[in-house]
Amino acid sequence: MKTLIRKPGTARANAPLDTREIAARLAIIFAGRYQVLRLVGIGGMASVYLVRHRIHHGHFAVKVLHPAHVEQADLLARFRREGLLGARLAGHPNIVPVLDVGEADGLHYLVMPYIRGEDLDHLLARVGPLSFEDSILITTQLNEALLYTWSKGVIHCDLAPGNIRLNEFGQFLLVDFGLASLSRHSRTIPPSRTSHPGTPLYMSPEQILGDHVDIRSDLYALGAILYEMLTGKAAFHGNTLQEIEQNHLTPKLSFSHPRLAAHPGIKPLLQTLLALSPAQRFTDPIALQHALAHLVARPAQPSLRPEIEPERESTAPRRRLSFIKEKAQS
Ligand SMILES: Nc1ncnc2c1ncn2[C@@H]1O[C@H](COP(=O)(O)OP(=O)(O)OP(=O)(O)O)[C@@H](O)[C@H]1O
Repeated sequence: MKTLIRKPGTARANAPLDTREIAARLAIIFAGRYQVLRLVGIGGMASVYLVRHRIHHGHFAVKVLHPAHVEQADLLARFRREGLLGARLAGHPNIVPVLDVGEADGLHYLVMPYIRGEDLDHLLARVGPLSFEDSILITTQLNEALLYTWSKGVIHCDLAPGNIRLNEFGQFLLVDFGLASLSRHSRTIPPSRTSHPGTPLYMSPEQILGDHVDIRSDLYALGAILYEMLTGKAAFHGNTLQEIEQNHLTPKLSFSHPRLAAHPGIKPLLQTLLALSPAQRFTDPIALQHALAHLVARPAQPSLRPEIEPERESTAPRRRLSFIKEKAQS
């Protein structure tokens, strides 16, 4: 498949992306280990392929940096950081870890568990606003992921519905640590007019301004996602990047949307999550965990299921059926 690389950079970065060619090169690189099954999706930085392990038949997602980005030092560094920090974060049920990183035949790749399911942005586009219970349950799961990343000294810095994946068991998982940073290093992200690092709709005021960011910046993004899950509308919208940024920097969010009246505790919760000043937000995920626990008695099981396409690559059930038929006829 040929498509255009969507995100920033040079004329070379706008060259057509030949995912068939990348899949063919991967098939050679991984020849003895994985079978390349199909393209899963294309992002601004990378394309993702479904592969199957040749021995145990487990499925994995291989993410390949767009070849045109390899020569852009900042994008290559971002991809490498995604691999290193993603590997650090293995072991939490709400985080998609990175299992392996590598470079071969000029392709930079990382290997992750394949999460059969749907991204939160697709889910919201498909089903519209979510119930109060589901929204709080998802927020709780994501906050638990943040608690884990925070305990490892990692700040995500790009929490957005497109980086949250719903698996077939109703769990929401955080992916894409390409903009993440280690909290012990003072981090500022320089503002840029053309290629904004992060997803502007969910970006904290301090991140927009290029100030120091810490875990409270991720909690702000989580607040913007909670607002959107409840109302079906982005909290800070706008027609241009400048308008969106201005909305984050001006404290005029009214919280008057009728769906926010579902519970009296929701407005103060959102006000604290989305406070303009980090000093007025929850100090950390533990504080948010307490607030969420007070808000509702947690439902045991989420009610949401992703829209999943049938497993085209699996032929096992058909073989078993024909065997049964043969036995019956003999
Ligand atoms: N582990 C995974 N399992 C299944 N699908 C995945 C996995 N990781 C990524 N994907 C899918 O692959 C597609 C491209 O991935 P992603 O959006 O992370 O690329 P990206 O270039 O890093 O993103 P961005 O545009 O935010 O820079 C998305 O549709 C995503 O849902």
